[in-house]
Amino acid sequence: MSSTLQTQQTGQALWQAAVQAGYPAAIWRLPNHSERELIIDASGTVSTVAMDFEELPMGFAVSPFINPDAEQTLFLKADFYWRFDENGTILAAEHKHTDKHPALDALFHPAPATARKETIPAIQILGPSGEQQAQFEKTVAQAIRQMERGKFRKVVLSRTKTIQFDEQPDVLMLFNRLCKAYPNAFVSAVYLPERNQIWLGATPERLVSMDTDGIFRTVALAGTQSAFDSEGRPKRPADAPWTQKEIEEQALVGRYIIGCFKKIRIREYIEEGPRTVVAGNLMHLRSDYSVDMQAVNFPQLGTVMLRLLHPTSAVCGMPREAAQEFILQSETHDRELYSGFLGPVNIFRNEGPESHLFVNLRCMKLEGQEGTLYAGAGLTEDSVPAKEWRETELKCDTLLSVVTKS
Ligand SMILES: C=C(O[C@H]1C=CC=C(C(=O)O)[C@@H]1O)C(=O)O
Repeated sequence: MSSTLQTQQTGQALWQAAVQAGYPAAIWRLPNHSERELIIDASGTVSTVAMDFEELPMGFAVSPFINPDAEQTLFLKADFYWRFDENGTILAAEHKHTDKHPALDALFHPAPATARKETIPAIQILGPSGEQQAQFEKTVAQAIRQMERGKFRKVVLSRTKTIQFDEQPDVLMLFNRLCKAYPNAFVSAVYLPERNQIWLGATPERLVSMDTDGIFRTVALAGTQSAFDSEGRPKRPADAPWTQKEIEEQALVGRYIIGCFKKIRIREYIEEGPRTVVAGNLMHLRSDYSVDMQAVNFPQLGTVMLRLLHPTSAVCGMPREAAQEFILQSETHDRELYSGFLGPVNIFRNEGPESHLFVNLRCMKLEGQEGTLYAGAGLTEDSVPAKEWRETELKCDTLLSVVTKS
């Protein structure tokens, strides 16, 4: 990364310029941070890479759900990088290209930014229909029968909800609203020109993180209940009642992570939890795992663990192969990037590079004016089909309530 570029552009104008000129771009805000970060890939195309933190340059990774060994990961290079504070003031800016790069014209002399729309366009909900709900519940019942027969112990079944905006929504405004509504989520918007898609999300689930101190982190997240009581008052996390089904569901995710550590003979991990955490309108059970990579002398731990972990049993199931087979046979939609992973890779903050990958949950795919929301529910033998449907409705609401409220 060469010189430091100071510019008067705002995040809004830069994002708009990148999208108008067809350059891949990603903007994100880490959990419990106020700064926003934005990168633009000046090659104009998103490359497909094998995830290897030791080899990859600074950029932003996006993975589909189906991605064996993380070898088919989409990668946006950080040819241009900015960090902003909450008010849009630039804190840091770097670029790899000389002033002669054609992207510069589009980015720094963009067509005047379209006036900011302060209101969110109205939406219509196009689906799912009652028939799709019945189908989902029927599939839950099938999964329960297969689990009773011992085919697998847990599977995560997902569904979609389609909405139509009356006009093109302002993605940066939706992104900012998500940042405000969900301070402890990883909030991101990713523009993929070849797919003509923007993915917007506010996920509560960290998959793999490595900070400048060389600490590796991951979590086991599962079990869902509303964060509000029947009168709409926020519940106290410490008082949240969990059923045996939910405790078991989360324990399976934790056991899976510990199984991965065992496979690579890592015994020196710290496990904390499970504890109840609030994720917007919902609560989950979460255990945190960390490893000091220097102390165990394992610099490739992030790469190795990512390949073992994805897809975790928080989005796929256990055993993984049987659960994945059931998902691919039973779900009527393609998950695409939902329940894959995404996040910044080797971004220089403070002293050294940091990488933070999250599971792509509570997200929406935007294609023109059409939005597709995705949500899944972890099923065990004790699942009740109607309750699982209700849970996916609540998960869709995390995004829906923010992108529709004016
Ligand atoms: C699969 C999703 O959530 C996962 C993460 C937390 C709790 C979950 C659950 O209770 O089923 C899921 O495993 C989703 O949001 O689409």
